[in-house]
Amino acid sequence: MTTPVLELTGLSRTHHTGNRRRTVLADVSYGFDAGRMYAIVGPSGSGKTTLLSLASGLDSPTSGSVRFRGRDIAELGLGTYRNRHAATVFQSLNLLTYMTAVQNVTSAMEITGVKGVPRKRRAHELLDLLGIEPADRVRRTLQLSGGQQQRVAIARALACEVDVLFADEPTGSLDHETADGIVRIFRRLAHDEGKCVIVVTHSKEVAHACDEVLHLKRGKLVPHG
Ligand SMILES: Nc1ncnc2c1ncn2[C@@H]1O[C@H](COP(=O)(O)OP(=O)(O)OP(=O)(O)O)[C@@H](O)[C@H]1O
Repeated sequence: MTTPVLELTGLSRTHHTGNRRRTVLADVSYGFDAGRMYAIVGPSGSGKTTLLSLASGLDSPTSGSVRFRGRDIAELGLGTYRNRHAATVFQSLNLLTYMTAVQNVTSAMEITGVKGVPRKRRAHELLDLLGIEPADRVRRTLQLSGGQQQRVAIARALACEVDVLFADEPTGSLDHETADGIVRIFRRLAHDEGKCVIVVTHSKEVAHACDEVLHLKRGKLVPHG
């Protein structure tokens, strides 16, 4: 049996607002493998983004742990985990729109301290992998379409040679065909490049394309179907 690349162990998260407490996740345990694509589904407010924030090292659990290759990410350092091992494609993309696609990718590599690879060449390789034409790679991302921007955001997330890729509603604002293209890219990253891809989605089509669908319901993560 292989060790999961990412493991949630007894993960709980209680949010406090004033004197109100709300337990969003209650004792969630699950192992995610490399080379597979997962969907996390569930009704609005069920805690999908909370789970993604914990698993991607943006937030800390009330109890329990997130383990990357067997090591607690709190011990590894959340910054190190986020810079070297896990990346998130946010719904709002957060691209630097005054920079070109190539510059968005190389600046992420600079910030996270990726060494030993010529940054520009790596940026072109990744943008090529994601189907961004050479001419579009050197245009400011503000001038690119929504689907192209989404793909640049994925390239940027991959630039740091992460093992785990998270995406929050990656197809939310895209037309059917573009969304389909993004899903194919995620599948290829999981199946051909050995990444663990975890997608939070409301889309039945996206969930259907995943290897495993996990339902978040009443604070628990349950395999679906
Ligand atoms: N920082 C916070 N402080 C207090 N409550 C929070 C915080 N973040 C989320 N919540 C609450 O936790 C619950 C789960 O929120 P979360 O955003 O994780 O749900 P979701 O499943 O991603 O929802 P959606 O599908 O609408 O994006 C909600 O009731 C929300 O109001």
